[in-house]
Amino acid sequence: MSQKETYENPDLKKERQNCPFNKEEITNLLDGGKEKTAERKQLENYILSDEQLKDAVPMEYLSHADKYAEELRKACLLMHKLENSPAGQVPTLRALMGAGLGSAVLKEGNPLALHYVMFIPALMGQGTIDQQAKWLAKAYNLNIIGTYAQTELGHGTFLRGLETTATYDPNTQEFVLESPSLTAYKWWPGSLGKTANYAVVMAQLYTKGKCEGTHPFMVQLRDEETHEPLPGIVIGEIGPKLGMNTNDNGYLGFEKFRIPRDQLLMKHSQVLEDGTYVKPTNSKLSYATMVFVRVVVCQDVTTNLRKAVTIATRYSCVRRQSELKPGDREPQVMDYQAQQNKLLPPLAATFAFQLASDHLWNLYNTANNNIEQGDLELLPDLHGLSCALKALCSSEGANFVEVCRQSCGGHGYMACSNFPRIYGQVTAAETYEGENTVLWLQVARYLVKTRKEQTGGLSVKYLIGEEKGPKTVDTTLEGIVHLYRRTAVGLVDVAIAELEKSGRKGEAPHDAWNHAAVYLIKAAQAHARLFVVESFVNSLKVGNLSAPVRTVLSQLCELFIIYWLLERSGELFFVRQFIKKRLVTVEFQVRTLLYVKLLAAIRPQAVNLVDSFDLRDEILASPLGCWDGNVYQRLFDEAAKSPLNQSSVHESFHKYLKPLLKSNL
Ligand SMILES: CCCCCCCCCC/C=C\CCCCCCCCCC(=O)SCCNC(=O)CCNC(=O)[C@H](O)C(C)(C)COP(=O)(O)OP(=O)(O)OC[C@H]1O[C@@H](n2cnc3c(N)ncnc32)[C@H](O)[C@@H]1OP(=O)(O)O
Ligand SMILES: Cc1cc2nc3c(=O)[nH]c(=O)nc-3n(C[C@H](O)[C@H](O)[C@H](O)COP(=O)(O)OP(=O)(O)OC[C@H]3O[C@@H](n4cnc5c(N)ncnc54)[C@H](O)[C@@H]3O)c2cc1C
Repeated sequence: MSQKETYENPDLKKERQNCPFNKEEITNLLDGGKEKTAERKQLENYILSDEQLKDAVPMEYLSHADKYAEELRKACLLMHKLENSPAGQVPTLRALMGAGLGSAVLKEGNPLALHYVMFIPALMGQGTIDQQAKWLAKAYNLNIIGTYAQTELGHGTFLRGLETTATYDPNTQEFVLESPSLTAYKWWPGSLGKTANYAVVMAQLYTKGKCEGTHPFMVQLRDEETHEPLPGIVIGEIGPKLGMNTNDNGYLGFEKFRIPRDQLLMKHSQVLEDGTYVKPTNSKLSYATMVFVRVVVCQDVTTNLRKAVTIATRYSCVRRQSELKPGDREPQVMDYQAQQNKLLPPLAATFAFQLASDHLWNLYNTANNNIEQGDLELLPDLHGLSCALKALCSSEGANFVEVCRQSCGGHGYMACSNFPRIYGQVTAAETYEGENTVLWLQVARYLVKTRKEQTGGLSVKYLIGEEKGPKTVDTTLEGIVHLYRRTAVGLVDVAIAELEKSGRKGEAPHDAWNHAAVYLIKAAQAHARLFVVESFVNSLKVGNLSAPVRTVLSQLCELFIIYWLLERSGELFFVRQFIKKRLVTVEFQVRTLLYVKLLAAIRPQAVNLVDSFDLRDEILASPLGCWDGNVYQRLFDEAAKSPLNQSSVHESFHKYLKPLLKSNL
């Protein structure tokens, strides 16, 4: 491990003895190879050893403005450090933008995140070669800092309803940007509040008197020297949020603000000098930046979940409470089956989500290369899968993080436990980049279409034709995956039946869709879960795993897929043959038995497994999760940092409390 201290909590020490597998093998697997692990470690040493990047006081004690200033200072310093980074600039950027290393330094949120996560990707995906030549180098060199301004006060989900207009004026060959109402103001873009001086702005394009829909425009917002808003730009920060408070989310209004014609990003559609509009091959290509972010969000959530699980698991092996056997020493809380039931499913989920996210990342790269060549065939599958996994990883991830917090009892509620920040970041992903319910309905649309038209991409092939496979209880992993598949098919069929029933009653398709939403969402969720479990099971079939690592990963895989099955057991009722043959009850009993056995089998390896994540203490940033398990001393050390503990009597006593005590009320 990266840091061995002189002290090691005896319980953790015991947990780590006789580990049956090589932890480093799992670390390498998660990093993507031995070299990548070495690279990561080198980078962590480089960044985390810099004294100037350490917090003088915990961020919680700073004001909103001071937090922003402090995180911006460190973000800028980090960018300077990129130049000499041992790992190279792009891998360093990726590591810094991701949830691990980046958030170890920028705990409250990265004011430059949107520049890298959306502004640069939008330029690359939406700009022509000439536009990229003009802006990309400046963006990479941080001569300009950008964000992605799409959401408005009145509309985030329904992009066709955006109100900001960009009207082409052929006389001056300019677009005139306008916010025609209060609800047209951009509201939410990260980095917009105080940091960015440019933005890719999504606005309704009007030319020759006709609206051609939302399009991306490159817009300068602030003076490059003074940082003052340009005339015609109304801009500010939206205030404190549940988390990510130094991402300086902002608002933005346009008052007849003019930009040159060539600042419409014209890779997919153009406006010619005379105002003639040239359509894109697919109108949804302007949504491509969101697809990219949905893919990376799955990875980000997984890294955050790994942190939460590591903190909770180590703490649960240090914490002793209550009585298991009367008269015996208080047990480690991890020895309660109830605690294992809380923590081992999220532990398994970190592997499941990582493998599925890797799969999605590969699909993204292939589809994106094809799109660059003009081949859009993979786009619907990519859209469907990125929506499905973004919604699944963020919603399950947020629930799991909350369970991890609860598993730490009272100490999990401390700000210093780091759970509030981790939760703030993961739950944000349930909303941003497409609110999850809305994304589930997008997935359902794709599933229904595939099932009805009997044609679709690789991820939905199982919906084409009749399903094959055992129709009885089959306790192999393949058997359980088949059960997931049949449930997913069954739910799509039920949703379609609902839609058709409403149709027969004379309902219009949009009403029928709204009235089938509960079924549609269930179908989409079952589809996403099927993809995740299939990815997990299939990845164990291939690869060069040692026998001990394969054993423990197989146990985790089995635990995870049974866990979900039991959680969603009600959905088995949608598989008609199961009801007829009364197999639901049998399924439930057999699986519960197996699940409980797996909890006991994995329990002894819980600490070794989280150790394999190789998350440094600085990254976990929690006294509860440190490698040495010195929990109580570290909690005291954190409390000592409270400003209220810097004097024995606070000045407010004399001002308020003493007069009250003396007032004889
Ligand atoms: C070197 C650089 C390294 C950098 C490394 C970066 C590493 C990063 C790691 C860190 C990661 C994260 C850190 C976190 C930081 C914070 C980031 C916060 C970012 C948040 C930003 C935002 O939130 S931006 C705003 C996002 N907004 C949304 O997502 C809006 C959601 N709404 C929509 O997407 C759409 O409006 C809708 C899809 C819901 C509906 O659109 P519409 O009404 O137009 O469509 P229809 O429903 O009618 O469907 C029509 C058909 O179109 C198809 N469709 C829809 N969308 C798409 C798409 N995107 N692609 C392809 N096809 C699409 C749909 O399927 C329909 O098809 P048919 O059925 O065939 O007709
Ligand atoms: C932390 C954070 C960072 C963000 N960063 C950015 C950014 O950088 N740039 C940017 O442009 N935006 C950003 N956003 C905005 C974000 O993308 C939107 O908030 C998100 O897309 C949801 O849209 P909304 O707020 O309009 O929600 P709404 O659509 O108003 O959702 C409200 C409710 O209505 C439901 N609903 C809406 N439509 C439907 C439907 N068709 N069917 C069923 N139910 C529906 C939703 O499920 C939800 O329950 C950010 C948001 C957050 C929280």
